[in-house]
Amino acid sequence: MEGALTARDRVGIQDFVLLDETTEAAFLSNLKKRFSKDLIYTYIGTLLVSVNPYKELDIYNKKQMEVYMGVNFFELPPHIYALADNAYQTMLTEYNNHFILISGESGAGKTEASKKILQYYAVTCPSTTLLNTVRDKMLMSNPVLEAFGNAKTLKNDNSSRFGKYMDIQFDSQGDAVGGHILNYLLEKSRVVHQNHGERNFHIFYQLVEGGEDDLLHELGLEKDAQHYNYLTQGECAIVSSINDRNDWKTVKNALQIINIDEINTNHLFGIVASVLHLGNVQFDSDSKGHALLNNNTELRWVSNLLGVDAQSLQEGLTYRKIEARTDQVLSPFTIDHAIYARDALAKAIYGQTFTWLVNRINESMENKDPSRKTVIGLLDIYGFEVFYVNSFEQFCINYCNEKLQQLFIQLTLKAEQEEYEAEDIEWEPVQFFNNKIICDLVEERHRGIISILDEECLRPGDATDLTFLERLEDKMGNHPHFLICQSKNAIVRECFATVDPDSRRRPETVATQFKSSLLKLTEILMAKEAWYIRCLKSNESKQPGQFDEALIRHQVKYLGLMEHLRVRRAGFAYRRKYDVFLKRYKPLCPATWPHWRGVPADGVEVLVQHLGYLPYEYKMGRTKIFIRHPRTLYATEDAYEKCKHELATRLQAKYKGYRAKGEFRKQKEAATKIETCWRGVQARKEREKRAWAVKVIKKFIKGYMTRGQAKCTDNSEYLAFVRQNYLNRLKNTLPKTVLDKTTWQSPPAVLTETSELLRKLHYRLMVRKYVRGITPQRKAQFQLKLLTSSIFKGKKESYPQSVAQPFVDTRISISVSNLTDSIIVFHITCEDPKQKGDLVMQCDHLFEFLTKLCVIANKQNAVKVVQGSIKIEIQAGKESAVDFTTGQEPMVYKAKNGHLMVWSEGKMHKC
Ligand SMILES: Nc1ncnc2c1ncn2[C@@H]1O[C@H](COP(=O)(O)OP(=O)(O)OP(=O)(O)O)[C@@H](O)[C@H]1O
Repeated sequence: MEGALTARDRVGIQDFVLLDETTEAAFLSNLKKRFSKDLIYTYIGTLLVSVNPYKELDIYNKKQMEVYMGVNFFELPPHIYALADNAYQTMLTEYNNHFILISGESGAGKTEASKKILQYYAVTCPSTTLLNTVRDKMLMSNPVLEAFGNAKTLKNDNSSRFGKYMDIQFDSQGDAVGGHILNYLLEKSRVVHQNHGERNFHIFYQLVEGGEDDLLHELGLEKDAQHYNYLTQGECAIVSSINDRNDWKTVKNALQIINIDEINTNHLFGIVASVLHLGNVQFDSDSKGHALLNNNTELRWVSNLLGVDAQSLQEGLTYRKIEARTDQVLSPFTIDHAIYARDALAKAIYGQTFTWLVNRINESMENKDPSRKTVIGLLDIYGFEVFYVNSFEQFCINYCNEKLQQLFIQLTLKAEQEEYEAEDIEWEPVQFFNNKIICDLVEERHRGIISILDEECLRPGDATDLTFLERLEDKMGNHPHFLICQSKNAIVRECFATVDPDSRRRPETVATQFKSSLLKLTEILMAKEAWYIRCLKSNESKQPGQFDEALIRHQVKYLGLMEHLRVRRAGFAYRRKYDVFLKRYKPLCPATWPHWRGVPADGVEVLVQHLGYLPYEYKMGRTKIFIRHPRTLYATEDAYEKCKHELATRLQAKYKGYRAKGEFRKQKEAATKIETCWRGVQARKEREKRAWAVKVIKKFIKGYMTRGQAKCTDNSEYLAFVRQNYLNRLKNTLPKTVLDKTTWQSPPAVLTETSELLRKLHYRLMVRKYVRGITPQRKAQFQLKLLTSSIFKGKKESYPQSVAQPFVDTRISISVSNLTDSIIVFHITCEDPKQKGDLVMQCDHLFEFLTKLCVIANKQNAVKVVQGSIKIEIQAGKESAVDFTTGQEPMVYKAKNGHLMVWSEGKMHKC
């Protein structure tokens, strides 16, 4: 594994544990080699060493974050994301709390590191709209806190002037659901005084430089930092590396996101402005040297902005109120005292406002869901500070660092050695400097610096820096680590400044408060699993690419990195309780899977034998197994991952089968249910249909029975049915010809009359149609027939048979000769051979007869006048002729050829 790691990161060694030698020179050389190639992160085991590059590196983008998500710690080059991810993953798998301690001196990169971790969680943790709001609030708390709590110092243009511990709360899914911030000791003295080259807190400059004209007008401020005493002492109000105007916009937006409403925002800026006005309050003195404050504009602004009575404010700044039993005596201040009171008020106002702000941020990030959360705490605490002149703040800051170093020693070095001893593990003890002695020097009850300070504050009489120093020298002058003699401290002044005016009891001194809060912090941290980031400052001049070896060596030393490395190398990289180890890795050995029935230690022994651990790679302690190198553990972890996948596949298959079965069962049940339902529906329908049918039939029967009655409710439907039915039948069987008198459907009784009407209508219609379709010839025929009828109907018996016989024009024609005879031949067409044929008759009034005949028949061409002979038919198909001739006397006779001979001028004969 180490080989692979070295190959992966070709510049230097990415984990100091893998260095060939553990000298300081080798350590620094490796650090420098990597720094020169912008590899600012290196591990000591799981501790991350970071060197401030003082330039933007392209290693903090989303892509990089994704690369580190869920990847084993040593799988990729060292990165702050790897540590953040590992803490997160461990929290999820072990369901416990963690904290990441980021330490290093001012300007080493702690705040940047904590921001990077927060951003990593913001991007990589699962999110929802709701969670995004929480996430935004967490991210946006930074610019607000930085504006009010950070300032430009000589060491860092954006130095945190307060300690910050932030808990990020996660639910069991790993979603970031809330947060909480604890703040420690804001450097309030900066409000009223800044060293040369330093600035007040950023917010003052942001407001003056970036504030909108209206707002500045309302607050009575000038748009010029030089106008304010509190902003100009460092003589660097404007700094090229800081863009106050842009930062102003960011802060205003951030205030909105963390739910600070407009009213509170206005109050907040009013307070910031009031501090600036306070700084400009100047005092006169009377003849006795007492401070005077008459009709001061700045004071009026302060009273206005803070909403306090101007008179009381004026009294508070120029008089001390002494309470003696029942009386109150006002003792006037000298100018110095008045200035001190003014500054104390400014610091107190600002300090309280900062605490208020942190509380608001906490309210906005609070997660109200009571279910259990795990947390990852981020501790970004000010680093060691040593100035030429060190004040109370430096004392507290350095005490805090000593305390955290103590915690680090306890949790790593000392605990490590003690654990080996407790577990009976052979190893070579590593010498380290235990700074407990320094912590005791500061905090020990009755004997420590803080206790002496408290006593000094309570002692009657005037307490001054000098009297305190005398006490200290008296009590601990011989202590090997008494370090404080150079301090022109503001401790006493600071303590008295916090006296609560309404309380007769003296409050705890700030130092004691700070000590208590540090003890609480230590308790919070002790209950969690620790991860460390040690930030190193690469150079004092904030230059990119500069590796100041002496400066870095110094930091490596006081941060105890070499000792940590030696402990890591001498010791074992990993240890776990037998039962925990066995529980995790038991699937890797058939003898331990799925259950090991014996003692866990024996199970672990069997397991590691099966895995082929070599004797020097591990040690069995009393309750834990100790594994020397990370590679052994990672090989095991890799095997576990593989096996887990196989197991997962098997489980998945089983689960899928189970799910499929379940699904099938469900479907079957559903099908049965649907079927039952469907059947029910069908049966119901069937029942309804039958009920309906019964009703209909009943109605039908009733209707049938009452069909003869007048229409009533009982028979109305039946009658309608009958009517409908009859009309339908009738429609389909209507007579097709007028002559068809038989086909008409006989109607039900109720429709007799209707039927008759319809019948008549129908026949009339047919007749009309028939008449319209009749030809003129046929019409003439009918007229003839009509005539025949009028003549013969009822008179002549054979008439009816004649009706069907159509009259034809060709059946009768008349012929006469051209001679003088009076013979008329009627040609009559006849098919019956038994019937007589044409009629030959003699008529004396031939002309009259035939003419009248023609008139009657309206046929003038009906008579043919023939010469010689007229052909006749004696019978059907039997022809003969009438031959005409002239003779002396008219005669008619049958000639020998069978023809009828007619001589003109003779007597007429009947044939
Ligand atoms: N990882 C980094 N990449 C680039 N620049 C960085 C990085 N870390 C720190 N810096 C630079 O160093 C400056 C100081 O860093 P930072 O404010 O984090 O220091 P600090 O340790 O928190 O100091 P203090 O204790 O004074 O608050 C930053 O403003 C930034 O310019």
